[in-house]
Order: sequence, then structure tokens, then C-alpha cells
Amino acid sequence: MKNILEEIAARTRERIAKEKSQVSVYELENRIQEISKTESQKMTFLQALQKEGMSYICEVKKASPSKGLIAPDFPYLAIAKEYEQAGASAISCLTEPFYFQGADRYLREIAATVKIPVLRKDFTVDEYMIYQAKSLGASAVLLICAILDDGELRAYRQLAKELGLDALVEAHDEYEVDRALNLGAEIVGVNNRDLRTFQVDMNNSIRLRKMAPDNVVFVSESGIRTSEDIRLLYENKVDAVLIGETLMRSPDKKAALESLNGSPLR
Ligand SMILES: O=C(O)c1ccccc1NCC(=O)[C@H](O)[C@H](O)COP(=O)(O)O
Repeated sequence: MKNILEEIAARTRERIAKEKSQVSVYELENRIQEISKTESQKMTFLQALQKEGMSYICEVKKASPSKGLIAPDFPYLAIAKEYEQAGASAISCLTEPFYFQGADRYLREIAATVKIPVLRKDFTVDEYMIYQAKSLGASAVLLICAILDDGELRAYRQLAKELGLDALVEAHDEYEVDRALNLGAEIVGVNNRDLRTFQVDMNNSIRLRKMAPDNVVFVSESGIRTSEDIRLLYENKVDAVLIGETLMRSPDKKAALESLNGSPLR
């Protein structure tokens, strides 16, 4: 039986095959040229996560397979602006439509509005999606070791670089962190959520942090809820956290981030 990640990846392959037949890479390249004429100079995703102290990647997410509908009311642009005003280092925007109720237009509008970099949070399974990410105004893409072989990881990271995008390379265990590091990933994310059981274990990122050299930006993803979680991760040299549900469920994002951080973010 397929696990949820394989299921999402398969569905994404079908979705992208359809989108490819509607908009060619050539058209995406033209869009990229158009937006690059008007693009304001943003800090890169990597630079944004290299600042002193804990960096916060705040997620704009309507739903997820583990939690179902998280935000029935979903003013995505207002949420992104609130994150930026609260001192987020970057935004993660879900564009996957079937399991997360995301949309490309959320990313396009958010990236055009905020000055901080935006990660396209999707299940990259084709080079085409990297052209799409750039054409939508993203600063970074997600590359998940569990659904890509080494050749694909290398090729996608290279293409992302050529297009001026950073890559968050996501791993779940020792073997995948090793693969990410062999690839030369500058940003490695470890998911605390076991995608077979949906159980969250913060110790996963704490344990795997030790494998990566200090100059690799290390991101802890999923299930982060309290200032104690943040303190523990920071003490264990985690550079950044990716937080979705906790912030999406908070009516006051600024207060929620302040409370997680133990002080205002800046
Ligand atoms: O969250 C899920 O249910 C999920 C299932 C299958 C693949 C990925 C999944 N989550 C994606 C994420 O990486 C999270 O949205 C992100 O790390 C934030 O997590 P959280 O703070 O727990 O919302």
C-alpha cells in the first residue's frame, strides 16, 4: 500500500502532466522574464534564514491530510501580511490543491505583496514545477528526499539555482539527511511528523541536527506548538522552524509568534 507521500506525489505527477499540456515551459520562461523586469530586490530565502537567532518560516495553509480543514475562513493575503509584520523571516505557501487546498494564485499574490521571501510548498516531482515556482514569484522550492532519487535531487537543485531559487531539501531520517548533505544542500529541513502515523516527535530534528555541519541552515518542520519547543530546538542548534497549524489556528499571529519566541521577533 502506498504511504500518503507516495499518494500525493502520484497525484501531483498527474496534475502537472495536465498543467504542462496547458502552459508550456516556453510560456513560463516568458512569464519569468516579465516578472524579473518588475521584481523588487528581495533577500534570498537562504539569507533570510541565516540571521542571528531563531528564524521563523510561517506557513499559509488551509488544510492538511493529518488535520483536515484547518482554516475554513482563509484570508491568505491578510495572513501573509500579518506574518511579515510580526517579523517572520519567510513564508511557506502551500500550492498543492487536492490534499492541502492550496493554489498557485495564493503564492503569486503573496509573493507580489510581501517583501520577505516565499517558499513554494508543494511536492516537486518535475522540473516544470520549478519553472512554475519562479514564474509565480517564489524564492525557494521544496525538494523532498523521500519522493526523489539522487539524480532528480541533483537536477532539480541545479535548475533551481540557475533560476535564482533556493532549495529546502527535506529529510526524515539519517539516510535522507546523508543524501541531502551529499548533494551539498545549504538548507536541510527535517520533518518531525512521521507520515505513516502522523505522530510528531521533535527529537527527530534534534537528533538529526548533529549530522549536519554548522554552516548548513537546519530547519525543524511540523508539530511545533510551544515556546518550550522553540527553546529546545534553539539550544540544539536548529536555525529555523517551519510552523503551520499553530499559527493558522491563532487569531492573533503577532501575539502567537511573540509567545513562541518569548519576545517580539524584532
Ligand atoms: O501535515 C500533513 O498532514 C502532511 C501530510 C503529508 C505530507 C506533508 C504534510 N505536511 C506538510 C508539512 O510539511 C507541514 O505543513 C509543515 O511542516 C508545517 O507543519 P505544522 O506546523 O504541523 O502544521
